[in-house]
Amino acid sequence: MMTKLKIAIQKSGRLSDGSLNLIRQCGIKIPRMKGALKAEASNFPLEFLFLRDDDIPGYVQDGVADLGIVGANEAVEKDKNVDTIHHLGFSKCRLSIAIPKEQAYNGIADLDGKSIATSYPKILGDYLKEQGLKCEIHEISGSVEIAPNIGLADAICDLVSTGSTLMQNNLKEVESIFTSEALMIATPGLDAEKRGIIEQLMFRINALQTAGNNKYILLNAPKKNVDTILNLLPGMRSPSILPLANEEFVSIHTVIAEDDFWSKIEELKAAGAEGILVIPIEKMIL
Ligand SMILES: Nc1ncnc2c1ncn2[C@@H]1O[C@H](COP(=O)(O)OP(=O)(O)OP(=O)(O)O)[C@@H](O)[C@H]1O
Ligand SMILES: O=P(O)(O)OC[C@H]1O[C@H](OP(=O)(O)OP(=O)(O)O)[C@H](O)[C@@H]1O
Ligand SMILES: [Mg+2]
Repeated sequence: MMTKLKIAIQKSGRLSDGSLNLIRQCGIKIPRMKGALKAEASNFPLEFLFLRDDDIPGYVQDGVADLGIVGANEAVEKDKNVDTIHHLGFSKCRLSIAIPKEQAYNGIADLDGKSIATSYPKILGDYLKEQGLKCEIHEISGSVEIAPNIGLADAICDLVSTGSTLMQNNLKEVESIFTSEALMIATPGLDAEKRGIIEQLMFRINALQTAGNNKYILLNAPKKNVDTILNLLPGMRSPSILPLANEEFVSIHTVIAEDDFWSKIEELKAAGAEGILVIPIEKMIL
């Protein structure tokens, strides 16, 4: 029987769409029946287990799943023996300590002796120890932001992204203690065949991520300024330069990091670049 890799992804929640989109953008088809907790890709040796995210590090450690997509917060909190093989760049958030909005805050020492509600007792405990603070940690599994409003704790430590949940609950963020994004984790010591399948999957994921960070750019430039413009555009290898009907101009095509593009745009315009088109790249293999 052909070896298949089992990958654990969150059944439903903040990681689900990103995980499924990533797999689909890799060209892998997931025929998912509503309510089914297992599925098999029809065109790649991959089997999916749809789980609660809290359980994923443990299942990956034990080899129930070979791979898993989970937030760094959960991977570190659960402290299981798994290999982090890739940072996936979605579900970005931070773990922060927050206190009631109206309370004064002059620094971390203000937290000493306070009670803090959280679903992340390990990460918070390690942080408090590092800071030399003694706090009482109340572990709760969800709706953490309600804790100060019902007298359960003085402060909270929970995930923050836009900050709107804190605002709605009359809290303010005072310390950010951990930054998180989705990670691809794997069981340590997988056999060569499974590692081979992971390599194929990672090849596709890398092609997507490289493409996402780069843009294809086309612009028209006065021939006399081509050297100046090429100096501003570090291409993948070398930009293409195509003639135009107007012989005083050429068309330049190249691939450039999106960040570079924004930092160079004014200089490009000053060098006479016009008709600038920036086009997304779907996949990019270097
Ligand atoms: N507001 C957010 N913005 C971005 N990423 C987030 C946000 N909240 C959580 N995450 C990330 O997504 C992961 C899953 O969050 P979610 O709220 O869906 O978890 P959950 O309620 O524990 O789900 P489950 O039912 O699977 O246990 C978190 O561990 C974190 O890595
Ligand atoms: O800063 P924000 O953008 O408001 O996001 C932060 C909120 O998002 C997460 O909860 P989620 O909405 O996933 O609900 P949950 O409590 O059911 O996990 C997290 O636990 C925070 O409560
Ligand atoms: Mg969970």
